[in-house]
Amino acid sequence: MDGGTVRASSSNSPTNSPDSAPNPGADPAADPPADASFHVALVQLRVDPDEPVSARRERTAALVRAQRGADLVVLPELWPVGAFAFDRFEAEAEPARHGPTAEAMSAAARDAGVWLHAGSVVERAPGGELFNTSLVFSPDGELAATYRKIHRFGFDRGEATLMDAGTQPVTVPHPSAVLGLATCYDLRFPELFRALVDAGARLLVVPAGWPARRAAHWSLLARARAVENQCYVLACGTAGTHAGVLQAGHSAVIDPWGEVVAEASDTEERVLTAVIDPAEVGRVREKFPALKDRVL
Ligand SMILES: O=C(O)CCC(=O)C(=O)O
Repeated sequence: MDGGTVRASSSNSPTNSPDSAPNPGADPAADPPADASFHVALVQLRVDPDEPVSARRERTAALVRAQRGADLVVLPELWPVGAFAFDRFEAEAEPARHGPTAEAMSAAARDAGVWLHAGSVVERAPGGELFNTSLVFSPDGELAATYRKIHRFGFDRGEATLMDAGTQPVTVPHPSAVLGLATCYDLRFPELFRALVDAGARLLVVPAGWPARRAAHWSLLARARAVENQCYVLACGTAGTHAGVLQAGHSAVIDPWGEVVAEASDTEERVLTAVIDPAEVGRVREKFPALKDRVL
């Protein structure tokens, strides 16, 4: 880790899927209190092929433990194995519940007392199929939700041929704001995000392993999803190069007006922190009620 930390602040919440565990918390349908400070920490993790997966788990758990005080910590997509390390998917596949990554992240969330979107793992389902599955833990270490990536990337190769597709949009009733979950390539499919908004999402959380060669799309699409849905977008990418694919980095926190609240300026490992206000979502939707003009 290069020690770089970008800080910023801003003035500026469906049901879980059948795969999802229930979680405790305040009424997710209620408006958040006005001017609530919500501290987010996006860990733009380096996924180095020379680092053993077990060592990366330990290192990542330590990074999560260091975020005590955050309201939500976010990790990137498929960080244990690497989003493009297709030849490792079978060997590193693990159960979503009680697998090695789930156990390590549950303990880290509990120790830090934070809500943790632990990015995604290669899930081996009870029937043997593989899914790209995100895990969300509550501060007591309970698995609060899982989300199986709906849009698989790779066209006729890679993830698209090795993994099965999820079918259920998932939201998570964090006590301060409903989270809407999406993963990497999902960012290109606005209809998923509309479904999340219809289910009450105010913070759209997007872990990714996005390639640097399409970094411009990453930044553009993240802002577009924020503007059109009048939501915060927390877009957490990966650092470094794995399986020969240089990562885009440039993790970002974007407000419901589309302004970039905080952004990693590069593709190095770093923790991007920001203070946001979930009530800003309601204010933007009231002042500029474009969502009410939907016809379809
Ligand atoms: O859509 C893209 O350009 C990248 C998507 C991707 O890398 C992924 O979903 O793993």
